[in-house]
Amino acid sequence: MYSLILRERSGSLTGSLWSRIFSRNMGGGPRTFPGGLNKWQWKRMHEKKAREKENKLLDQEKQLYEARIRTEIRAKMWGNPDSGEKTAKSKQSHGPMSPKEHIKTLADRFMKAGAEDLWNENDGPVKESDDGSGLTRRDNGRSCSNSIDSSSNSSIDVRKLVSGTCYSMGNSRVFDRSRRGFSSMSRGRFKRNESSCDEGDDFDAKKLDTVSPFSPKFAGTKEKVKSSKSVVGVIRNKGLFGRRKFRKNDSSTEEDSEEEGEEGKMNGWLDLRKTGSSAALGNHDIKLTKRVNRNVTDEELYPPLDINTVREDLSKRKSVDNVIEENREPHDSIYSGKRFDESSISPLTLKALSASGIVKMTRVQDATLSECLDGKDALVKAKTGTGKSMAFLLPAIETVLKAMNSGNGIHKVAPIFALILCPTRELASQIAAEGKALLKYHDGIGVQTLIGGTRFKLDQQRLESEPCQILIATPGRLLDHIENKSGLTSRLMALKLFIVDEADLLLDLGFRRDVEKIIDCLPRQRQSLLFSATIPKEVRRVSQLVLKRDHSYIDTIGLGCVETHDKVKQSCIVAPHESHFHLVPHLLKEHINNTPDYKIIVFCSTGMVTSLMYTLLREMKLIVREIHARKPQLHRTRVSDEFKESKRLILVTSDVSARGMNYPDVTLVIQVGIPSDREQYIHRLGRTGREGKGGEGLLLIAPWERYFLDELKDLPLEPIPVPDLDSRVKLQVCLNLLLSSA
Ligand SMILES: Nc1ncnc2c1ncn2[C@@H]1O[C@H](COP(=O)(O)OP(=O)(O)OP(=O)(O)O)[C@@H](O)[C@H]1O
Repeated sequence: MYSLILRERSGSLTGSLWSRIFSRNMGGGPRTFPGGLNKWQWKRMHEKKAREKENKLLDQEKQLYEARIRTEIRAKMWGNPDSGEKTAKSKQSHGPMSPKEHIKTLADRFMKAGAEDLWNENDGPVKESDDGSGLTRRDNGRSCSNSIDSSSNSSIDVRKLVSGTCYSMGNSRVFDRSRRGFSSMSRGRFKRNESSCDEGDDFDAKKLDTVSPFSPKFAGTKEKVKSSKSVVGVIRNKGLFGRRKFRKNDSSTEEDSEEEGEEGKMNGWLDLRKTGSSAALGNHDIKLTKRVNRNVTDEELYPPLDINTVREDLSKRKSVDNVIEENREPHDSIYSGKRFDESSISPLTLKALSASGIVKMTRVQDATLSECLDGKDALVKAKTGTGKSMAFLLPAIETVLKAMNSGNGIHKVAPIFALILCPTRELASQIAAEGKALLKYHDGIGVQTLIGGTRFKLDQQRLESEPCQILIATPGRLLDHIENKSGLTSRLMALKLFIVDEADLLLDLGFRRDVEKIIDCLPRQRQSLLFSATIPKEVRRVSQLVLKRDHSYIDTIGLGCVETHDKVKQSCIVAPHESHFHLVPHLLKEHINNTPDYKIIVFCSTGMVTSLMYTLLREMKLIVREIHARKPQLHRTRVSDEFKESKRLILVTSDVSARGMNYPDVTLVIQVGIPSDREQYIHRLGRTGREGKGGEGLLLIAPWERYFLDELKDLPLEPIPVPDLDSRVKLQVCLNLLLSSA
């Protein structure tokens, strides 16, 4: 049924129609722009271009800055300290600014408020060093400082550098050669990523205290440096100009180990380690670090407020992967290790959660709750059965509480504060049930559903007579109510939060038109959240139909990671189409024999095949139920509820049960024939292995459907041979098929 609807709807919508819909909805200005873009798309394209240009210019400036500092230091180190000046002066004639001026300008710019996102997470507070030299010292919480002797914790302040203040070279991190060409100031202050390398790190800080080219001592010690082969060796091989050395290190030859051995003997070069990704950063980006015991001061542990603000900001942007890393739960657990009582959700909701035995957050809940509670738009991707419904229901409840407690509680009509859209009736009912459980202790807050298959008038009466601040609806029925002017539109004008579950399906062509019409009736000032276990690229693009431009993308699966659960064993049988009806009973019986508490879902491609398969299995004395769109809603609801509660039952269904349905403890999912797409395969399979449990999935396809396996090649799908069928079973199946089709 779904595939029919999808096909029917997808065929009718052309690009130009889209642009007309867009331009009509956006209002004002020309209706289309070159390339069939609408006003918003056109604007966004230009904004993006401008941003890219600005970034490019900034990168160029940084590279220039790096090169200029290098020239200056090189000149000061190897020749007359003034030669840097001279070079600068000689260069001055070619450009409008002297290198110093240029550096100063750039430094000023990077130091400006608002440039914090150029800073590295490891950067520490700026403070005057206590050696009385007036040097600026910048503490670094982690790796960058490790290469530097604890006795010389001070590092350069670019403002000092540009104003010609002396500083110790050993502490400078002027030459960050990160991929993006950032110059690192004061131990990575401007270092963009951890794997970037500062050539300056490789100086022995103790030695360089005496050889620092910018130090007043430098002139006196220069000769000493030159006469000391070992020190010069260190400087040449590992210092500012030691790129060759880095390359050697990278290739890990015997020669290298010898050299490293020598280094090991040198004072201050003990325990050197390479870090950094040469793949990403090129051969120059290997960072050598030295483990040094540092006396951590209070100020290092508790840096001043401004840096804390930056850190806070950075930690907010931390990837979900990092969040997961920090968690106490095992890597394959669906839980994050954080408890709900650590979040800011209301005490009554907490009470309801603990009454249901729910204490810990799942990863998706942990990753999204704060973001959603902050009122930000988000697109969230998390594996099936990991608690996405609760991840959006909790913010929905908080939104309602906030709206009800705020001053604008006086409305002419009873307002609906949260609207949740989902693709199927059963899913809407399931989410509503979960919402009601969470609202158990909240008086006067109601959840209601608007789904097809029920009486329109009854819906309307229920909506008017019972509290409904959270509405869960399927798009078709919701539109019916909107278009029939049942008063719903005015109630939706107070909407604060709009949630789309199974967003990829609802934003796909089959549903998109309906969703757009619904969005047209919603206030623009709202928060929107999109959730799904699968978010293909196209959906990410069209998600902007619903989401604000600055929305967050929260992916708890991670790029390149398998989208299915490790604990779910997946296999595939390729067998002639006509043998499928024989094979399914055989496979079911095999599983039933091995699994006393079996609970099986058999997915079929259409309602008719579902019905036929159901009849066949029933005739074969298997305990079986059916759900598909041809069945009346009452039957669907009854069977769905029964299957939720039961064990030792087989559900034969079409794709109406593929998404979101939470049937606990399903032991096997059989997919007969190829699903409509890769995403649908993942969602169907996701009916088993929920809440971190194990399960089994079996895909049964005909030889001509083999091409589909290409779409699943990144999933751990094991081909298994076609089982030998008992001739008696074959005969029985043929007879039953004849009977059921008669
Ligand atoms: N923090 C939690 N602790 C324990 N159980 C939870 C928690 N969160 C959700 N659950 C339970 O996990 C089950 C699966 O949740 P849910 O149906 O929301 O998953 P989902 O991610 O939406 O799946 P799908 O992608 O199939 O829609 C439900 O029974 C739900 O009650």
